[in-house]
Amino acid sequence: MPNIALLPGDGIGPEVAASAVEVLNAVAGDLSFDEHPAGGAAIDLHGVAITDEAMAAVTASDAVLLGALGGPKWDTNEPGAVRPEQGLFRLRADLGLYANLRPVRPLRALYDASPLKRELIENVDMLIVRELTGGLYYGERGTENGRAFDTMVYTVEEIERIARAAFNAAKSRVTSVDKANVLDTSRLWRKVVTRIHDEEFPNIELEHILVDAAAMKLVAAPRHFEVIVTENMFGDILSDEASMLTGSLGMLPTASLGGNGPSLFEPVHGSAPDIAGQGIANPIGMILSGALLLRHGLGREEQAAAVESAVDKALEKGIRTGDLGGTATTAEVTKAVLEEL
Ligand SMILES: NC(=O)C1=CN([C@@H]2O[C@H](COP(=O)(O)OP(=O)(O)OC[C@H]3O[C@@H](n4cnc5c(N)ncnc54)[C@H](O)[C@@H]3O)[C@@H](O)[C@H]2O)C=CC1
Ligand SMILES: CC(C)CC(=O)C(=O)O
Ligand SMILES: [Mg+2]
Repeated sequence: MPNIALLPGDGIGPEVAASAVEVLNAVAGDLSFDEHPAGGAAIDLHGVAITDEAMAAVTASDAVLLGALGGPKWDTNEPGAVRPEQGLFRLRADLGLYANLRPVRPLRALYDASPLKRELIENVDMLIVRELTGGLYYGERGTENGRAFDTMVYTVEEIERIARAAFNAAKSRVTSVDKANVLDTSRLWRKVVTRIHDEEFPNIELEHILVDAAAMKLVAAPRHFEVIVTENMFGDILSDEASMLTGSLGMLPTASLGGNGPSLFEPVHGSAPDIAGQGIANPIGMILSGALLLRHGLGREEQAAAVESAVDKALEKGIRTGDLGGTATTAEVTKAVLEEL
């Protein structure tokens, strides 16, 4: 019986995590869930964003399902303070999850829910491969004498492995996004990605694009992109932007892979404090993260496809939460998905 470490987290995290668990139980039937506080919930209980005990349990699990961490209660601008997001950074780093896959596939039923024109988003099928354990979010930082700094560091090895992950995921084209006209890390990135391409994946087309132009092209010509590979912060920002091709940030799932132990599955969105506690969050990004857990975490392609197809069918029948222009609750959307399984 596969054991899933469940970290519901904060805000809408527990609301959407409950939906995903219901759907996973319905489609799989043989999973056990072992729940741990993380983020603000763990700070309230234990004073840290994730405890060593929870980390040990997570490490021993078969896969990790996470809702979202953070919220205004724990927000502070004091340098060095305990913050919920530290839980995420520890999970990703300690589990060695350097490859974050963020598929962006607008569903036909939601073409008109996107603020972009239908003709732009039809048949978009994009994968953002975000480097997840290096770069600006993991570099040395500090505040001293009226100045603050963050540093972006990448090693050749870190770039090689994320480049391989992207080329392996591509059928015909990889777009590498950087800021090589300014940053040394980006110039190294471009050099290493090009070498890995030339030596190991010459049959895949490789293009390089600067991150500011990439942000523009994502909304001007999204069908251009197949696989995008980029560093941690650029991928974080571009994927929230890309989510609007699907109608809402609440739609996108992710898989964080690359470690020797369990992989981690979570939606792209955060804890959405503005709508938390009202039962109106869109659970689909979280439910689809459950599908990715079945596929990449447990090797259960059939069950993963069944969840994805149930989501499609439920949306085809017209159910929508508020972020997609509807009035359905989280529970109603979950029920609609369960009915299609
Ligand atoms: N992986 C994680 O745990 C992440 C945590 N965060 C944390 O979440 C907190 C809130 O951050 P924000 O910048 O507000 O980003 P957010 O992603 O939580 O919300 C941005 C906007 O999208 C909406 N939204 C997000 N998910 C939704 C869903 N499933 N259904 C309907 N609407 C949804 C929210 O209502 C809000 O208007 C912060 O503490 C931040 O650090 C942010 C991003 C990722
Ligand atoms: C704490 C943040 C880096 C979380 C986030 O926005 C993300 O991983 O997408
Ligand atoms: Mg983000």
